[in-house]
Amino acid sequence: MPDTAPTAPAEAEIAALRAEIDAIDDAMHDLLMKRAAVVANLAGSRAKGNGTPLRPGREAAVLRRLLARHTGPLGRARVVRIWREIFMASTAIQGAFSVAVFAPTPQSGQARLAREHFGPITPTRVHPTPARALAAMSAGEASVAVLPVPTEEPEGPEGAWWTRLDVPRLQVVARLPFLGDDGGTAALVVAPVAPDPSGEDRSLLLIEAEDGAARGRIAQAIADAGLQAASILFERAEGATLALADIEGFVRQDDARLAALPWARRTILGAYAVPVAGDAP
Ligand SMILES: C=C(O[C@@H]1C=C(C(=O)O)C=C[C@H]1O)C(=O)O
Repeated sequence: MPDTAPTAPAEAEIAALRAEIDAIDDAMHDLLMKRAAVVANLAGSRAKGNGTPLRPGREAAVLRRLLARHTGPLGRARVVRIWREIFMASTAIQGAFSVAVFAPTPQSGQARLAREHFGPITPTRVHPTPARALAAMSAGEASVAVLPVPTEEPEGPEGAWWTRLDVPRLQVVARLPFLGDDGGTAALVVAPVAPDPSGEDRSLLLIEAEDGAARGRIAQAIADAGLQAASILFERAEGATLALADIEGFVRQDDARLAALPWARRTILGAYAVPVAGDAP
């Protein structure tokens, strides 16, 4: 085909579509300003009380609702990205918000996950140990801490941060990423606030059993109590065996099922919205 200049009809077609896009942008901008005004009313009412305005359960419920009704060529991951920015803009309207993330380097997966979830404008500081990230939050320098998902072989002596979490003052409130699996990198968000239910959640239960307690016995006791553990990890502590169970559902510390466990030290460390599947590859 000869390399000719675009014909007038093609230009007219582009101009018409761009006019349509401009009108949609104005309508979307109007709605964003209206949404921000509603959030400002929410903040002004003080109904949410003091502390961080972040409600990860509510955010997850909003995203699940939108993804369930989503159709068309716009990717699901894009929808989540757009709403993550909206959520963080709303959070900023309600008060100062910043993030302390434990990551070996600012380029590491943990730091990227935190930036993707809380947005590039949210002040985010990288700390060299989980304890330092938690201390920054406790000192009021950060609103939340982003820490590695517990494993049986944590990196470094401070890796098992979950064995020393100061609950109920601090609790796990979210798991990252919310959409997709990000090549296996995952993190938990800890905040000085209780988690809020999203409608589909998992809770973290820490059991302090006697030294040498059999793993099978702990798993059986959890099942006998009527709790469904998706996974349990174990850690040897001085004079005790620690078990961290990922329990189906939103379980509170006063849940009657916990009373059926034969160990006095059984602590809910928090809960998080179950992540949703990403876009098909
Ligand atoms: C507006 C709220 O505060 C925050 C912002 C949200 C939003 O923009 O929809 C949702 C939950 C909170 O993280 C709220 O609690 O509803």
